[in-house]
Amino acid sequence: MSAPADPPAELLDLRASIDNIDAALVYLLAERFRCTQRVGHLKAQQGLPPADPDREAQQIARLRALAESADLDPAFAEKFLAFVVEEVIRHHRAIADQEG
Ligand SMILES: C=C(O[C@@H]1C=C(C(=O)O)C=C[C@H]1O)C(=O)O
Repeated sequence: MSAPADPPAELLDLRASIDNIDAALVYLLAERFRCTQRVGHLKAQQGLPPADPDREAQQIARLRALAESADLDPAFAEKFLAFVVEEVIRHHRAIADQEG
């Protein structure tokens, strides 16, 4: 079934909010990666490993609790964090290879 030619006003309104939220997520992620890139350089300088499983365990516990209180599926919150952190660690390994 294709999308209607003239979508209802409520759908358009909701989609406008979704677009704003997606834009905010992109800016928030960009800012997070700006921080994690700096962490990657600090770790390479100090000879610290790219991944920190203890820190990740704390973040998972915190985000799962926040998700529950926000009525968001905690399993989804954990998967999302893992997806982002995996990319961060990939960047940290690349920085360590270049600078270490
Ligand atoms: C950013 C760090 O490096 C890695 C990435 C993390 C993250 O993206 O939050 C957390 C822990 C580390 O595995 C860090 O150690 O703080």
